[in-house]
Amino acid sequence: MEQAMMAGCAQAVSSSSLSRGSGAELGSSRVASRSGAAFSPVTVAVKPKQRNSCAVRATVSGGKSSVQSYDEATKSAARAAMDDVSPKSASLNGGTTSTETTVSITVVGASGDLAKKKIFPALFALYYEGCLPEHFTVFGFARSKMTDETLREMISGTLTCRIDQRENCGDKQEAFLKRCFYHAGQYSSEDSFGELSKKLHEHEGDRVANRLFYLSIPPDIFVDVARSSSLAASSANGWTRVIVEKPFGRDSESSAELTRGLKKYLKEDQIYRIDHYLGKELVENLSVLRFSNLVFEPLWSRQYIRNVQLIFSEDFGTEGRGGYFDNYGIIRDIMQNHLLQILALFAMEPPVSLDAEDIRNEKVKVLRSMRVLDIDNLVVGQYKGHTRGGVNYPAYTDDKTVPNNSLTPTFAAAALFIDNARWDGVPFLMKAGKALHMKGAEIRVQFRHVPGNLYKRSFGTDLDLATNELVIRVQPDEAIYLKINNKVPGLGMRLDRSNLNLHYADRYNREIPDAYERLLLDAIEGERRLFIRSDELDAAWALFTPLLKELEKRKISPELYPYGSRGPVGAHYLAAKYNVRWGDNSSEALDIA
Ligand SMILES: NC(=O)C1=CN([C@@H]2O[C@H](COP(=O)(O)OP(=O)(O)OC[C@H]3O[C@@H](n4cnc5c(N)ncnc54)[C@H](OP(=O)(O)O)[C@@H]3O)[C@@H](O)[C@H]2O)C=CC1
Ligand SMILES: O=C1O[C@H](COP(=O)(O)O)[C@@H](O)[C@H](O)[C@H]1O
Repeated sequence: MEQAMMAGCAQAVSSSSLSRGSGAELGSSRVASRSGAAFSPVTVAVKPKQRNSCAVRATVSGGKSSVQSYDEATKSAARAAMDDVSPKSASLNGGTTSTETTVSITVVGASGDLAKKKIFPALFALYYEGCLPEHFTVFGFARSKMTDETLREMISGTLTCRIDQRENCGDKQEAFLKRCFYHAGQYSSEDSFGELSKKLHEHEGDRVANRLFYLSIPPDIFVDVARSSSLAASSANGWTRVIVEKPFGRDSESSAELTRGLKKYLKEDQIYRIDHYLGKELVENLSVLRFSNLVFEPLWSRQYIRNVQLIFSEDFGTEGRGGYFDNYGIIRDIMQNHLLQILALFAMEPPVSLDAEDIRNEKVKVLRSMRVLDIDNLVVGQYKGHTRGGVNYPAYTDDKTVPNNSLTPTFAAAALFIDNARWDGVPFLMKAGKALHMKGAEIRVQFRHVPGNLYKRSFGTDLDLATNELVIRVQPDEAIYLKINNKVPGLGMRLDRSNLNLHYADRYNREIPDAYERLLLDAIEGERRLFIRSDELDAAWALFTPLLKELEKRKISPELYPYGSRGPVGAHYLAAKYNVRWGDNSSEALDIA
């Protein structure tokens, strides 16, 4: 197995050395051969040994710089942030002459589920990899009464070192925890954030102070926190950025209202709307796959692609999150954001560069070219309880925080269309569900049948079985594989299907970073490519809002499916309407990489 060429961050980054890498030498690596059908061993050029430094991890932007160096970012953000500085915070740390920078990361809602599960562990992983600047402080902010010590105890159990690099794990955890602090306060109180600001300033000293606020709180208090933090705790001499968690509203109107509310206190370029699916390794790889391989881009259109499937499934229900979920449902929770974002990345025209705005410009064009969703192209379901093997599986409505008569879909399948020249007539099928038989997320690209095929007879009557299919398995067990037809060795002429398989666990002996690590680091670096711009958000809601309203107005009952099943049968009829079969239902062993 070869060493991975993934960018890691093993060396500490000084506050003045975080700059983008440029012209890198080429190294080489061999693609591992696997038994069965796999790429045969071949030497390929890879991007070189920049892997051990965060300073150059983000060489994504080709010629145009989208990730500024720390110094550049600091200077430009300081200029931008100056406009936003409130008198209160300006008096705290303005007028510095130091060129050293520091980053203060405040997790608002630090006592919550997401903070514990994802944000603190991701921050530690970045620290462990040497990706955080030399000077940084992490603050937790919430109403719960906690001390620095109790916060540290709370998060210490969630910190893990990468399986492949356990060196000094305990020491690093301890060092990280020493840089974590807590401030209890009220979300809508400027005084609370003013006090927090004073504490941040004590740690920042006379350095250029960059401040990142992560709003890991329920959406109804996003604007309160944006107001109080920006008025009372903005940086006076560095940048101030705010990461906003989903949901960004529940329809076009509420989303626009949220955007208006945030923009009263923040400029668009201070707002980082997070969609953590964009931070997943294989979603990041989508553009690389397409735009750096000549074999794919020419095929990427209606001419060769028969349909595209975007599939999300979870093998557990809404356990613990029913209260939130019931107000949103699976369409808002997964389709309108995660799956649609992947679709936009998948289908966009080649961007002018890898610059954030160039990419987001192309994504928004895709969204605006899409046909508004039609209720006839939608199937909704809800899981019901049942008993299997002596185990009782609950129904969605068994959740105490969910009304007994809830019609909220926990499953949905939809057919979407992009009415542009590239994709005219190609169904993009989405399927998302909770409490299904498996957990996974994948993109399946089914190619057209081979015309006038010489081997038609060998394929048998079911041409679909012989269609080429490219599968990008986002999770778990990340892989990219292409199903091809080949001859079974021997004197006869029997055809077989095999996978050309890039299976990450075999190819790379490194753990894949969590999406939140990438996105947090991007926000610190000012890289906005993977965050949602407000016009993208508007376009995404414009697509789904009429459908959601109709669904709710007509009180459409979801088709019930047993917990742990493959979901409602209606999803198959929907696909069949477009002559499509869901690829994930194939019983072929080949799907198991
Ligand atoms: N959890 C997850 O897996 C995911 C969550 N998200 C989003 O991330 C954000 C945070 O999620 P999560 O951590 O699960 O949320 P929580 O419900 O755990 O809330 C986070 C914190 O906010 C405070 N809080 C909770 N309810 C209220 C309220 N009604 N009024 C004021 N403060 C409140 C609590 O802190 P205290 O009482 O101490 O102030 C709580 O610890 C949400 O926007 C969610 O939609 C997105 C994707 C996945
Ligand atoms: O945003 C959300 O995502 C999670 C699934 O995320 P994953 O990274 O674990 O695949 C989902 O469970 C949750 O309902 C949704 O809000």
